[in-house]
Amino acid sequence: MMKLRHKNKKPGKVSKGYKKNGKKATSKVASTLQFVHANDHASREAELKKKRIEAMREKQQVAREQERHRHRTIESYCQDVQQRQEEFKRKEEVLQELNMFPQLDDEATRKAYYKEFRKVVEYSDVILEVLDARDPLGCRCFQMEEAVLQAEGNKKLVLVLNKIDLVPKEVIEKWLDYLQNELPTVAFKASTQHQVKNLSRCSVPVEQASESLLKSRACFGAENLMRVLGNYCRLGEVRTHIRVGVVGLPNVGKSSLINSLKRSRACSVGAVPGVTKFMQEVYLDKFIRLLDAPGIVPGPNSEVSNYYGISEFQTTEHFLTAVAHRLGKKKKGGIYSQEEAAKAVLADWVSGKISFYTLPPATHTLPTHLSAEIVKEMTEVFDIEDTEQANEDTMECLATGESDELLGDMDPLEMDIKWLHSPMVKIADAMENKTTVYKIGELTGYCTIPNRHQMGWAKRNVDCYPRNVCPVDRRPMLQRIMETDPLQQGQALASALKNKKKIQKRTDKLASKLSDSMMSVLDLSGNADDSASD
Ligand SMILES: Nc1nc2c(ncn2[C@@H]2O[C@H](COP(=O)(O)OP(=O)(O)OP(=O)(O)O)[C@@H](O)[C@H]2O)c(=O)[nH]1
Repeated sequence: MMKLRHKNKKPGKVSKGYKKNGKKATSKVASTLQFVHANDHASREAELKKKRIEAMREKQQVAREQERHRHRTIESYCQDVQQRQEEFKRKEEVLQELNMFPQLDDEATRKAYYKEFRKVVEYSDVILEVLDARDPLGCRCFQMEEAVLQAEGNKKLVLVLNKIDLVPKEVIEKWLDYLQNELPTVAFKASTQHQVKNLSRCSVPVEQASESLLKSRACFGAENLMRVLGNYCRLGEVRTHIRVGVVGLPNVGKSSLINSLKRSRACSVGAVPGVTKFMQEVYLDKFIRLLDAPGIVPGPNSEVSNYYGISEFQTTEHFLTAVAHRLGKKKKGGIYSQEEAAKAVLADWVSGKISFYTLPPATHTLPTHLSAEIVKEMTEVFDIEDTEQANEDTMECLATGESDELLGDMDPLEMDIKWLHSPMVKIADAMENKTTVYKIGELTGYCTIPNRHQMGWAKRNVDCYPRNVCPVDRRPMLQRIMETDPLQQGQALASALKNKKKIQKRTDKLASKLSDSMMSVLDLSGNADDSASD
């Protein structure tokens, strides 16, 4: 053995730590072997234990599955599978539709939109689908309508034909005829004013408003829409509180519509798609709450080439390069920027500069998701015959231009609240805000810096200078308040009271200013007399 052990080693040399007689070395090797052996054993044990646990878990899972199957009938199983399949299909369809829109190319945004949309549908009793009057079918979303009709709670759908100021009257009429075959439809023009409060609303029905009047920044059709919603609130014996979801593609004017109904800037508005990102709730009055939803983004329209004077192009990219060339939109290095051109085209489309609209199809067929029964029910609950009449009246006025006389060339902001203003207030305004020039008899107020909220109005008045303000009695009239929609009477009274207080305050201020100036004039003359006598 010793011979063997030393066979491969140089004679006289031993490994480090080993004594020449080999005693200590032998015992150390033995303990090391024992240690390795124990380690091997422990790891094998652990491995076996792990395997046993895994096998046990698998067995438990199989047993649980078997138990579940035992309790589940074939019918319920099939139902469950079908339900899951339908849900999946619905989600796929909505996502596919959203896929068409370039701005929503990232999955997270699409999912976030879908989630917000489901929330709006879930919480609402009535859904207003806002359509751009220039291309109502192009921005109608059947999947969305289907989802609303399938949702629990017998939700109601109303179409709002917005931006009617951008389309000829005859075309709006045709669209109203067409859409009303399916769902209650209200013609609307949202306020496009920029101020924060007191957004003007014209009470002239849309059908009676002349095209030039519609071009003003005031809102049209709000009363009709409020009446339709009010009819729904009053449907039962007790007047109910309702939540109204406002949905539609981006930039169709959802937020503008809400602001116009609220008459203040409750939601952000912008000519860039995707301004609204999350659901937002706005209290309209005691009975109605509005829910603003984010929209989805349509691709640019190739029909706009005439507007830019581009005669021929092969692809969208060629078109955009030609637009960039026309508009002088260049990137660094002098390359024409397609992105900038695309933004400009979209901005022109949204702001209504591109003249484009579609006509309704000659014949009408009900889409698959709407049955004759649904059409009848929707028509009945909103008392649609009245709405049709109101739409017709608006169109009538639009054609005759009657309302121009009614409103004169006043600023939209002033139109609706003119009866609350007095000439004294205007002079006080002028002196206080330095906005415009007023002349009443011998009195003239000269103003230079326009107030932010009165910019447009002031400009008009300055253009007409010198302008005489007639002393018309425009105190708040109870009769007028009583004639407004009952839903609005509370607000009208509150605002009348507020305005009365404001008028009083301003009149007092003006009176004290006038008396001050008179005193100083008297003072001056007194001094002059004094100096003369000196
Ligand atoms: N001419 C005209 N412009 C309108 C009308 N309604 C809205 N607009 C304009 O259309 C643009 C988009 O309006 P928004 O109210 O922001 O549209 P939105 O649907 O809320 O848009 P997102 O928040 O992006 O979904 C704004 O520039 C509005 O001033 C309208 O009736 N007539």
